[in-house]
Amino acid sequence: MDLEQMKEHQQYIRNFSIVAHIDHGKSTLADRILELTDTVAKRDMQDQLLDNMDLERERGITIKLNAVELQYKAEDGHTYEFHLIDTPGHVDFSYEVSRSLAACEGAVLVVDAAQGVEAQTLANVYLALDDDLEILPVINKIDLPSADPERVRKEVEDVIGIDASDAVLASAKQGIGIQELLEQIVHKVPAPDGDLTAPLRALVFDSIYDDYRGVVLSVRVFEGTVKPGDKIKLMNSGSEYEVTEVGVNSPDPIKRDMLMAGEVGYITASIKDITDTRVGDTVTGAADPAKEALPGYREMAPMVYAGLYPTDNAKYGDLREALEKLKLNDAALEFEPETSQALGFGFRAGFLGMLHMDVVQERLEREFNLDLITTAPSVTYHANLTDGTQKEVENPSEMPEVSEIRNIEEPYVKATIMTPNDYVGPVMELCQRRRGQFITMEYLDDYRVNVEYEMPLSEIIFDFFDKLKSSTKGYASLDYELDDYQQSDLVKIDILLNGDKVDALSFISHRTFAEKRGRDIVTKLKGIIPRQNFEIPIQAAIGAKIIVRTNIRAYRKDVTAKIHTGDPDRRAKLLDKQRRGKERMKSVGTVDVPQEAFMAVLQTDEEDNGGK
Ligand SMILES: Nc1nc2c(ncn2[C@@H]2O[C@H](COP(=O)(O)OP(=O)(O)OP(=O)(O)O)[C@@H](O)[C@H]2O)c(=O)[nH]1
Repeated sequence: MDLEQMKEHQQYIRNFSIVAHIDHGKSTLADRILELTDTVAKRDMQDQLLDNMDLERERGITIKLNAVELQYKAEDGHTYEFHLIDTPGHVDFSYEVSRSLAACEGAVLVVDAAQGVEAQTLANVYLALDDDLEILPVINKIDLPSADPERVRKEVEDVIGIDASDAVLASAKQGIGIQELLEQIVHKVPAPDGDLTAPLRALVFDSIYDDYRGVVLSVRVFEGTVKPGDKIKLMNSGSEYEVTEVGVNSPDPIKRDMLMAGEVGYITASIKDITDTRVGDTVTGAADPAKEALPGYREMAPMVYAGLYPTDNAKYGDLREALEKLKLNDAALEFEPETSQALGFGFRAGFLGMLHMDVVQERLEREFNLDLITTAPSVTYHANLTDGTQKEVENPSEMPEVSEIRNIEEPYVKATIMTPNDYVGPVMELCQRRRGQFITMEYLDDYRVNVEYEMPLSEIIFDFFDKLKSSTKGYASLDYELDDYQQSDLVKIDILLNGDKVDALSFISHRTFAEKRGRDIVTKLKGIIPRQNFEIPIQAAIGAKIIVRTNIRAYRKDVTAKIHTGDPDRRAKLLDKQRRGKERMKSVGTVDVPQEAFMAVLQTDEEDNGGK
């Protein structure tokens, strides 16, 4: 292609993302688009094709963004090159959304015709507006009997403040409105206009590690071109490589002769050192480097920290390697080595939320074949000490002694909750129980309310979302952002097994709930920790003061003893189950502690939280 041809080609490129609140139908819409553009043959089509991680299929959610190229023959007779970037909707993964958006000129905003605008609809739209993207609203699921597209259209205008008069009315499920949307993308999303002759500047928005090809960088080229044989430089790390391959995913990788300004695709360059590549970095030419890097991404600060330990201590090195590889593909993951008296050598890892933590743990176990023990997650506390210094505490067991502490501060968030009018009462009650401070409330229309609270992050991050859903029949939606640190009356509670403090079980609680939580947890542990052939005292303590104690009586139960049928199959199965359960245990001193025990501190019994 000569320069004129490239300029011409650029006019027919459209880069867009699909954003939505969770479950409003992004992935289904993406499937229909792939089908209609014949990107995937019908026989190869499976639901949620872009959700290619097993975990995503099983859970029916999108975790990782995915970029595909597709060809669309428009009504004007031209064939357009679309780059579609799918994004996740869960609040834990909003950083993935902002990364996709930085690679695009337009965003398709999917809103459920029955549910209307939800908390993450708003959060995602704001991200898109920050990036000056053209927003194309799509009102999806119009096939549902409860759909009310006109109400939702009005809501999009009133609540978000964007013009929705042309919003596409669609049913991704039934394939309605897809063609109309593709035409809008052609006409409304601007073509990219990067300088084709300038030095290369490409934004790395994702990367994965492939055993054969090394690191595969997903990039959006903003200026210049890149082709195999070119010497490139990663501007942040300064390291240089020779490009071995460039291409696009459609959705399988297809090699190209080059990628040019405006295009989204991948670059491989036999990059083996994964620490060299960072999502958000700029790729430039080694011989003729750009003067300035592209704006990277906002670094995501983890919200919660938890310990990750291999059940088999010999696997510590494998766990480190797995975490490094995973981090390539998950920029928000942070980790550093940690030792626990109870659990041995492991890592303290930072996550964006509980779902993120779950996903990381499952990916480590599945993709890297590791068996892990995770400790209960904790937020980062600030302990102001009597000597005038401040200590950041990511691990409750590292909270200094009471005598050294002047006060403790904890992170607060501003929580935005959207709910139908009928549930305002239960929502406010829930927020108050979780130590929330009411900020404001606004009626969005005749049906729905937007409520804002200031709340401790520790109260919101664990099971608040589930509780919110169950107290509003699933109708409320939530978004939150970190606000500031505030002083709280907090105490550290230690758990002692057989007289020994188990550092991995320590947790921080508001003083009002301390005794009750201590009791709950001790009771729970009593049910979880298997009996042994000696009695095990379990205690909860604040400092040197024991606040609760109980005993696990001696005697180990044989689960197969009760099986009279002598069915060998069933007996074998149970023994197998027992064996596998045991693998997930850690011997702490002389006591076997199963994985569940480390999570027990998370499950608080709401209703009895002292009514506060
Ligand atoms: N009735 C109806 N259901 C739909 C339509 N579009 C999607 N759904 C259903 O809504 C659910 C959620 O759809 P997804 O496409 O997975 O939603 P998503 O927004 O991609 O969700 P995440 O990937 O988890 O963020 C699925 O059960 C779909 O089958 C539609 O047009 N009509």
